[in-house]
Amino acid sequence: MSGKYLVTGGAGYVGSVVAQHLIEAGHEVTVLDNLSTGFREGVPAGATFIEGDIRDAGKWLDSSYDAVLHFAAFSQVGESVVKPEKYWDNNVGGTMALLAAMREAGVRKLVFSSTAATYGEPEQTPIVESAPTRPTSPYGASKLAVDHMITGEAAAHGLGAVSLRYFNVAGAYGAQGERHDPESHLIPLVLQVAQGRREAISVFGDDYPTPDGTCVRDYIHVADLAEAHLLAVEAATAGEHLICNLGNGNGFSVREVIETVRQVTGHPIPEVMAPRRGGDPAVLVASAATARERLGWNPSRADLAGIVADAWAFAQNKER
Ligand SMILES: NC(=O)c1ccc[n+]([C@@H]2O[C@H](COP(=O)([O-])OP(=O)(O)OC[C@H]3O[C@@H](n4cnc5c(N)ncnc54)[C@H](O)[C@@H]3O)[C@@H](O)[C@H]2O)c1
Ligand SMILES: O=c1ccn([C@@H]2O[C@H](COP(=O)(O)OP(=O)(O)O[C@H]3O[C@H](CO)[C@H](O)[C@H](O)[C@H]3O)[C@@H](O)[C@H]2O)c(=O)[nH]1
Repeated sequence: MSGKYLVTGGAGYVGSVVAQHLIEAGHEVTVLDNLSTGFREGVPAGATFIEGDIRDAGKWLDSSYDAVLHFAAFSQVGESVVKPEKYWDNNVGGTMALLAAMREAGVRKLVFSSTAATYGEPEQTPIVESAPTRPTSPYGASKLAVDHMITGEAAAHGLGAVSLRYFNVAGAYGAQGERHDPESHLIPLVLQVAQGRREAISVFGDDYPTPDGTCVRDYIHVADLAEAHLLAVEAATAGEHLICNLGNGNGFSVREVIETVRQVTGHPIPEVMAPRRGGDPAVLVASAATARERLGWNPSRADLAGIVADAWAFAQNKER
């Protein structure tokens, strides 16, 4: 059945890919984005675009919407350490206003972009949703606060909600890909080296307790992630707040990622050693068993070389 959805942050990386998937599945999509970190041209053709802030969502939301998919947020871990107030204001304050607008308008379903950063340094790998949540950055803390807020909203007011805790999102979907400015994520930065836009990639620490000393992450293709959102909208049940990790369950070190980029691009990719980056856990790998069981999610693009190849194709196109 087709639905009508508000996608906040749909001019950004993940939101634009999910909006594109919703449109391809025959749904009606409105993107609400203030373009603070997103790009107007990222909004998929076929979506209605509103340039506005989530704090003003009440101006546009009404009961004709079946659900809100909420991506709008600031998401730089490092920046959040030096400007925590910016993260509480936008991520927590903005979402409070959005939830109030949804309540007022009678919109009954929410899918929220949560993050592996809510867990902090894990005690056990792979990470399950019942693991302790001890975020190591204000970014992670702001997302955890929103998760708690949503739990209360579901219990008290009957919202049907799913929080998806993404691990490391990567890759591209046709014309939609990653373009943060400034870029801080590993794969697009290494691809900039391959393009000659950067001289070398800095490796942030090689003294972690991992096989090659560099941090290990679980990279998930943005199109697999998008499919989980469509399933989550279907699974959202009144009065329940479901939390699901999204990852492939495979960890790759920073050095393995760089080596994969060498293989995919044929570029030598010089590395320079740099100190550890504050707030980085050594290993973050997901158990996505809940998403598989509760959403029926079945990711099909786990191969790291394939993920990098899609990101590379997008980066090359963007520079043309
Ligand atoms: N990219 C990742 O690896 C990753 C991992 C875990 C979680 N997440 C979460 O997923 C979501 C999307 O991340 P992304 O990488 O696409 O980021 P992004 O910066 O590309 O997209 C965020 C979008 O939200 C918009 N926005 C921000 N504040 C807004 C506001 N107050 N009102 C309206 N629009 C606003 C921005 O303009 C931007 O278009 C975020 O919530 C992020 O925390 C991302
Ligand atoms: O120039 C760089 C950039 C990154 N890294 C390393 O590469 C790994 C991956 O870093 P990213 O910045 O690409 O991703 P993060 O793991 O820091 O962050 C991602 O996962 C987090 C959960 O911990 C949040 O959800 C966040 O939004 C999401 O981007 C980290 O060990 C980082 O230290 C480098 O060595 N050099």
